[in-house]
Amino acid sequence: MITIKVPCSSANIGPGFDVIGLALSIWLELRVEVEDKPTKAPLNCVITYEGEGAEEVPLSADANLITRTALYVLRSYGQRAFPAETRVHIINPIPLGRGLGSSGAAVVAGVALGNEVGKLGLSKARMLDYCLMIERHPDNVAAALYGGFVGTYLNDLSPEDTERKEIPLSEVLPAPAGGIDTGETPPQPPIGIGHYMKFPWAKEIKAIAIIPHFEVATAEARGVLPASYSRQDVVFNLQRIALLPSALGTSPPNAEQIYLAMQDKVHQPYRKGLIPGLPEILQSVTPKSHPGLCGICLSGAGPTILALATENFEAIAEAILEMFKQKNLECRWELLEPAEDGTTVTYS
Ligand SMILES: Nc1ncnc2c1ncn2[C@@H]1O[C@H](COP(=O)(O)OP(=O)(O)OP(=O)(O)O)[C@@H](O)[C@H]1O
Ligand SMILES: N[C@@H](CCO)C(=O)O
Repeated sequence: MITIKVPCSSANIGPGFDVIGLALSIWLELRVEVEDKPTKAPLNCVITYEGEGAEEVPLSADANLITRTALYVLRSYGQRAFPAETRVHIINPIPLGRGLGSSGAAVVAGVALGNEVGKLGLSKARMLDYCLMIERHPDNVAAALYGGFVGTYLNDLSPEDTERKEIPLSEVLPAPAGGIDTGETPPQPPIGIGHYMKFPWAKEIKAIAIIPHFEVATAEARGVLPASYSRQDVVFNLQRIALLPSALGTSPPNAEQIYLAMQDKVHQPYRKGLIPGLPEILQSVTPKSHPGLCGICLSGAGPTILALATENFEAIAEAILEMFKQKNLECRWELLEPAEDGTTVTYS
């Protein structure tokens, strides 16, 4: 059996919109068995699923995000379907559409799945290229792949490579065709679309994730952002992001400095209409009002709130739960730690 484990992630961490990612300790797991036998399963793949999203996630190989992604990788190498017969059991504790990188984890898991069953021998750097053909911002996928606290960027590519990178998503992940192979061969990604750098993380800091019981689709949360920004707001974020990696990597942590370094004017203010209570929570939960708190932000595209803290985790979580409750929103919370290893693949 092949076991693929991919951590969830929190993107942005305040000012690092589409740049910063933090892998956290909830893991999507695939248990994969490939048995050399004839099968009637469409595209040779049988999917079973447990966990978050079990009622809504499709189980056909050309509709499920994980196996669609694996098919893209396989087809780009001329392998039209999974080896017969591939059985994929998905165990997913990452809540969908909450800002904890469920889609990033699914894409990374799919690339790793294609790499393993197709025996392609892709490096993690090459796997990142494949991920970026699907999830086109690098923060979640780089964190999920490499683990830990990362800064990410996209490279300037040649015009030909840019064109290849920007082909419509519908060519990379074609619409489900009832398990029938439509015969299209998608292009392999250009080499070196994106890159990452790992930052140190102060061991005292843990992440409290306050997870509302409603979803915000990332596409919708990106749709509310403006096309351009004032110089003042850009400089505001640049000043803070320059401090963030060193503030979160310094032990013992300086809570006031972290709180300041996690302020943002590029995405959080525009997303308040999608997340009732967001401005109040971000403004009123501070290191002074809630000892132990270091900083607070929207996790990814939301609606999860990420509070970084060194102690008093329960009291901080309960205070935020109460603020959401005043807006008639139910939530749960989890205490998470950085997942340093990123994606792992084991054979047993
Ligand atoms: N394990 C999974 N299996 C299949 N599809 C999944 C899985 N996880 C996520 N998805 C797909 O991704 C969608 C959620 O992606 P979306 O980008 O909206 O939110 P997110 O990744 O959870 O949040 P964020 O990007 O803000 O961190 C789901 O509705 C589903 O279609
Ligand atoms: N940087 C992304 C992360 C969510 O996938 C955003 O905030 O839209």
